[in-house]
Amino acid sequence: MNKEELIKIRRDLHQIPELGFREFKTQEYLLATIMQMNRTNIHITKWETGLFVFVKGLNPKRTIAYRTDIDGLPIVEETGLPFGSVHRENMHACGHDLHMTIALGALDEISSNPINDNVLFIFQPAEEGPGGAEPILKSDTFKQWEIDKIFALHIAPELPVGTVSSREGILFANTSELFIDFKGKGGHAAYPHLTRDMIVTASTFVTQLQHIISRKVDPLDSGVITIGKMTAGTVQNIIAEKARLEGTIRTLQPETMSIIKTELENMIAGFQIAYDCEITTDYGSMYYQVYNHGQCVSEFREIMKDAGIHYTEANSAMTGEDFGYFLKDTPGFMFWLGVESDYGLHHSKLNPNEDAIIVGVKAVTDTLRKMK
Ligand SMILES: CC(=O)N[C@@H](CCC[C@H](N)C(=O)O)C(=O)O
Repeated sequence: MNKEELIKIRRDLHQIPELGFREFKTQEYLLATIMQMNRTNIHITKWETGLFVFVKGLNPKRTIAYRTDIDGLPIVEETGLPFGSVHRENMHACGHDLHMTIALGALDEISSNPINDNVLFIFQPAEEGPGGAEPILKSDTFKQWEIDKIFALHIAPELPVGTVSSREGILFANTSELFIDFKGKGGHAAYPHLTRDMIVTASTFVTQLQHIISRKVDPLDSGVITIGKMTAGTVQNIIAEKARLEGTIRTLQPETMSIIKTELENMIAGFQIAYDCEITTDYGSMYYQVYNHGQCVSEFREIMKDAGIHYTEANSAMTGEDFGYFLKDTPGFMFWLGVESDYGLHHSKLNPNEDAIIVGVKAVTDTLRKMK
């Protein structure tokens, strides 16, 4: 596939972002594109709304897997691009449209000019939530291939095009979603003493939460609690009976996640007494850290040097990725691909530079060809 063809694919996919396990049009588009390649050495298996594409090697002694995520986010796009999302409520604001395009480009290269190894391309649903990697790993479909190595990439808006970045050890954090429901007693705005106001309670709770990070987590360790959504109340002169907080917890150590959750539960017990209310918690989906295999990263550095792609050493990031579950079982790594956008991941104006696609295809293809 040439650059123009890849850009067309990226723009087509950008227009149809779908949420986790609802990637129906995306799956259809991917399937049609792969069928058009018209290769006899590939075998496609549908899994939920994702796909596995197995490319038979010339002299296979092992199977290398390459994984892309395929879902979008519930964000209303504000890029103003002519190929903007036609699904108004959703956007590819985390670059999965580029991730898929690069995987298709690499699949085209590898299937037209096969290597000795078998290669399994995984088009994984629901990375943004509720998580597709864990169910894939548990599925009998996936178990049949017994992969030996695996890798993946993620776009990096802050890095220039032509640059990739990674590190040995921890790249992405442990994550846990967080949903907290408050129930008190509603009533007339003029009689607060006869009610239990959940807007006041939940707001106080949000500010207190940050003390868990500043006073319960070792300052030399790292943790983040973000509340991204707060809902409460019905109208301006009624005291809210209910409130709901939705957020996420991030830590660099799995043990720190347990500390934060214990402190959170303690805080909830205290708030129930102090504010005379009921509080229930749900942790939603949790992702294991992305821990890169040292040897794989050092090989990747050399492969990038030979490919003429600039490599820089990455810091650990508090982003999450369920790709971490694959790395728990199989040696491999994840890397950042520079796409230089003025707006970052999960922003309604994220606009990756499409020149990065060709760099991504080369980085992935060369790694598949040269990985020891
Ligand atoms: C790369 C990236 O942005 N990943 C997401 C993963 C979301 C995990 C889960 N839904 C959560 O919010 O905890 C991220 O937000 O880091």
